[in-house]
Amino acid sequence: MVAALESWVEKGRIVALRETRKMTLEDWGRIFASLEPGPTLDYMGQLIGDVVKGFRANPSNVPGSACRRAVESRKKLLAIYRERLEMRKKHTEDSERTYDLMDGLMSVQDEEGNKLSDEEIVDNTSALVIAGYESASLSAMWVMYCLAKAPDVVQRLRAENIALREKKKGEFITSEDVSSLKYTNMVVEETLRMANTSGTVFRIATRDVEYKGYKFPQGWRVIPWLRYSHTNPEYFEDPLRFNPDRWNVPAKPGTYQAFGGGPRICPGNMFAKMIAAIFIHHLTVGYK
Ligand code: HEM
Repeated sequence: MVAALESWVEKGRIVALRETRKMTLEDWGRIFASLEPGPTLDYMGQLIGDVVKGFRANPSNVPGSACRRAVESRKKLLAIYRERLEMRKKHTEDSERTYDLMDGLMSVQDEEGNKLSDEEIVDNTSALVIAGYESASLSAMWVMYCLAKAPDVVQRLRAENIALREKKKGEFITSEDVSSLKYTNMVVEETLRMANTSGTVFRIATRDVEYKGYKFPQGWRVIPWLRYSHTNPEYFEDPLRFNPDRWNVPAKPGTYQAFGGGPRICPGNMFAKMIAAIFIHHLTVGYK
């Protein structure tokens, strides 16, 4: 992240989403599978892009269609992860361990000592990278967009984050430090509310439901439109205004669903918010 920010200064002018995607891919490649920047990771970035485009495509198997390309690209991604898993299995010494997500999935076991199968390890590593990569890249881009338009917010962020940096006297910041950044975390929530990186979630009506005079029979597929809730003046005063201070009071229950809700709520939500806060930290400490 820090190296990415430095490289942006050297470039002088950047296309923000292109750069935040590159930054996220490089950080996540390391955290999830100890993949270093280079041609393999770049290729994986292209494959992940294809898979993401397939999420909401028509379920068509016609050659050239987004859905078919997504399925093919996912197979290629899994093959790369499988190859890396095989390499790891040969490295059994502790000194050769990498302590990333894949390593964690290889070690995890239930009460009876059952471990995950190779397919489960590969599938989970791939699924988590795909699920988080695009949304985290978009969030970082929206942070830059919102802050570029709100110099007063940047000033307050700088004050909070520079104070933390001075307190740390050159040490790394910890997850507790990130939680202590009250205003920074409010900026994260406000950015996610306005950005709506995931505009919808997918549900099935488990019973007949009536809403505002419309009937949804049991079994119907329903797409709640999260963006509607996030920009509804009944729930958020002056909703199109970027106003981190609104988070001094928590949102009304059920109105803020950037990460979905219920049992299928995004399992990466804490991680995603922490990454966004760390990004804001480095951005505002180092740059005006
Ligand atoms: C700002 C970043 C992110 C946003 C806005 C976001 C948003 C969402 C949303 C709206 C859902 C659907 C939840 C539902 O149906 O109720 C979801 C699901 C999911 N997300 Fe995220 N997400 C983000 C980051 C991440 C990260 C970093 C990871 C993993 C490291 C991740 C992993 C997942 C997974 C695995 C699911 C599927 C959960 C399930 O179906 O049970 N997400 N996310």
